[in-house]
Amino acid sequence: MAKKNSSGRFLGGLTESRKMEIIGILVMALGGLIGLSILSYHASDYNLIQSLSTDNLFSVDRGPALRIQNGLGVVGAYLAHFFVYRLFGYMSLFIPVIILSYGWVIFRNHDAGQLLWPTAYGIWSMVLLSTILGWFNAEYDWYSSVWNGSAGIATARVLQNITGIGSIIILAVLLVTTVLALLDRDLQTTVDTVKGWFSDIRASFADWQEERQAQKKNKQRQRETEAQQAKVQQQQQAEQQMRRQSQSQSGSPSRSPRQSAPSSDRETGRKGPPESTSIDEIVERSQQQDRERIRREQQEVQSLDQRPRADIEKKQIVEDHEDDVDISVYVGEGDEEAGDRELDRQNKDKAREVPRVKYKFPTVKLLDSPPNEGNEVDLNEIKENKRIILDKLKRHKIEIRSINAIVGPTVTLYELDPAPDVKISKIESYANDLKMATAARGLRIMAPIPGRSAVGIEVPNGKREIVYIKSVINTKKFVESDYELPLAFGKTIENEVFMVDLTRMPHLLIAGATGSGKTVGINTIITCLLYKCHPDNLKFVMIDPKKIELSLYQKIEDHFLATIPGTEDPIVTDTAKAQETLESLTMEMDERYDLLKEGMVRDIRSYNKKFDNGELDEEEGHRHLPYIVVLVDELADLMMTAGKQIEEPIARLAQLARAVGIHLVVATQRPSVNVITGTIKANFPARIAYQVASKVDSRTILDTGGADQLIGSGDMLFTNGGGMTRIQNAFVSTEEVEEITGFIGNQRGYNKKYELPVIQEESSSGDIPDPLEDIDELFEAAAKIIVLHQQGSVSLLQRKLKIGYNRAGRIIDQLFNAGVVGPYQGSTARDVLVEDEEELEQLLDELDEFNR
Ligand SMILES: Nc1ncnc2c1ncn2[C@@H]1O[C@H](COP(=O)(O)OP(=O)(O)OP(=O)(O)O)[C@@H](O)[C@H]1O
Repeated sequence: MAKKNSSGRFLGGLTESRKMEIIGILVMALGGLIGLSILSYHASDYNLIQSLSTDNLFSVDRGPALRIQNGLGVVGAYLAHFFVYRLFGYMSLFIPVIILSYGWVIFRNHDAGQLLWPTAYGIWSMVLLSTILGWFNAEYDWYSSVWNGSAGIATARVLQNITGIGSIIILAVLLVTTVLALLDRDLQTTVDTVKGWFSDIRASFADWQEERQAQKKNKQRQRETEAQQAKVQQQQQAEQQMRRQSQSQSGSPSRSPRQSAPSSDRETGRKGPPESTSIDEIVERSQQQDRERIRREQQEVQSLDQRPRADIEKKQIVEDHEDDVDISVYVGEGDEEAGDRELDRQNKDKAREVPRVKYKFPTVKLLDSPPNEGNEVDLNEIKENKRIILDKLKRHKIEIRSINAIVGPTVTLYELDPAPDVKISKIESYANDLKMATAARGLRIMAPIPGRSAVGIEVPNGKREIVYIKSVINTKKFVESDYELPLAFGKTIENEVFMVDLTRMPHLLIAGATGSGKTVGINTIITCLLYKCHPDNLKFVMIDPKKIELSLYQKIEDHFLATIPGTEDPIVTDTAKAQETLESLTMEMDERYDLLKEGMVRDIRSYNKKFDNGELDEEEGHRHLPYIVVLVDELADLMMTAGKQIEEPIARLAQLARAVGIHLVVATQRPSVNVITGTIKANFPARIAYQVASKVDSRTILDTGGADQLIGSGDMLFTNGGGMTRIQNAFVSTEEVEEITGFIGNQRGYNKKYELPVIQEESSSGDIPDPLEDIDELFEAAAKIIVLHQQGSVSLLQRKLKIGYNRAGRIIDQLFNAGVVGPYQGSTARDVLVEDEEELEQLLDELDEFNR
């Protein structure tokens, strides 16, 4: 009894995990031994063991047992005979492998259930392989039957009896699908992978063909240019000869450079410096142009969202006829979910199109899945609100015929259909009364709902729903959208994903009190862009005077952030640097305009298309232009310290940068008129308001009240100058942002980051050097370039002569003094006053004489 107890104690003393470790080791040992016996199988062993007697086994000198070659002796010979000869030949090795795996899983205390599929797969592969080998063995006898075993031959024969020669085709198909399933469990992905291989091959063949054609064309062009040059040379020689003759006859005097330009204009009839116009006229004309542009932009942005309210598909869940006013409750059907991993698949293809850098888009898996609760509808709450609303309106003698209640994620919209004689605008004046009665903070009244004769009252839901970013991103609408910079802010009351293209807005102004959800909103914007845009096509400039909000994005620096050269912190946090960055962006904008002009295209899309087709030469400074999204999280801090110096570049970018792919997203928690100035406001037709403190703030941002009635946590209003849409902003947690940025940041980035131009002292507006002093040694070369390209731009000289902005600016000033180019005209290049090289030669000669 005592003995039993102690042994029980011995086993009982072991912890559960130690017991599992022991069992695991035993199982692994069993697998190992079976494996060893199979591997050391010898056909002759079985005959030998049959001749062995029990005496032989127990005799000390072993005798005949010594002749057994199996590594596991007699037991091994039996096991090997069973597995190799009787069952599936060497393919039976799958069995010890499976046993070993179970042993390992038990030893590590993992869930053995996870091996269910691999076990089934292993057994299936074993049977299939031995059957295939058995088929060939039975047909051709090329190799020993130890590869397939008797069972392999038997199954192959049965299959052959049933399907004849078709059996090998069936086996081949089964083998291919089995291997594909091993490579990738998801067959769709496998198909895509195989398709990818084919399209890669096709693409490289097409590249090769294109290259050959390009080479041919180049040769042809070279021949043509040579012929052209020879012709021009001949002509020039003939003209020079004639001029020399005529000069020797007339003996004409030389002109000073300053006189030469205008006279040459007169001679040629080309456009020179602008005719003198009064300042008032110029100001009036430019204001007119501005007004026109803003009107056009507002019209375009308005067309972004023309959808009438509550007019989309929605599911009716209940109708109530309890009293004399009917109420129908609806919940928007929402957008259709995208297929499993559809976005990842698309992104994989997209990444493959840009072989310059190996990049993997963040996968949808990184985002939190919404709980499967759906949109909860509290019918009692709805009935109670209906009662209060009707009660109040009845007291003011306003009669309502019917009500539709549309339950959104944050608020429910009650659409009231008033009796024909009711003045709709009267209802708005009872807003406060209604607010008090419903005790609801975020009550908003639309009297009428734009484009309809109904009145809308939005009442916050008692229990609001969080709109997870995944439920927005993983929709067909987002996945299949072909927007360049798609922003899916969140969901509308009708549960519809609200999506716009930043390139069409083209800039976005965001305001909201502290804690209202601005930062989450900016994270939503960035997340949408990261899930749809390749780093080759998108760069961010992040300006974050609050220093913490955008710091998470430091990790994506090598892929997505654009900075001024030599900047250590890729996220701009101090005002001076912010000012420098914005100015640098305006230079980038000017440079891009020059490139577009040289490329003879109107916008970045056509430019990139032309560049990617090889129609623009890299040698001439052309490059692929990514979109640049400039994020400013807290404009107020910048405006308070730098005012005009910040406002000016922002306004300039907002006015002009759209065509060259630079878009601004500017947020502030203080929507006062000295932060959101008239100039800034005029250039940002698309605006988002989160909850603000007062009606005045709401007016500053939206030009109307409403934002003061929002209820925070991402409840927002979007306006595009026309309609206004209430949206529940999708929620992106800090953890999700960390996952995404980690995923991107852990990949190898670009060798060189995207750098914005370096700002140097603006020489054009400062002292203009005297042409007689310090003429730059590149002056002549620069003049030739300017005349050849007929474009008086600093950046052209920078690129062609590989010099800094400072020097190029100085040379341009000297060229102005010499009469080669016209005066400074802001963002557009200076006019070139000299038509061709010949005229330039003459002018330079005169300048030489003058200097002597
Ligand atoms: N879309 C949303 N869905 C659910 N909760 C949200 C959402 N947006 C914000 N919140 C909640 O509100 C809190 C404050 O949001 P957020 O930090 O974005 O505000 P903010 O306006 O940037 O504030 P501040 O100006 O002080 O930085 C978040 O921590 C979160 O709990």
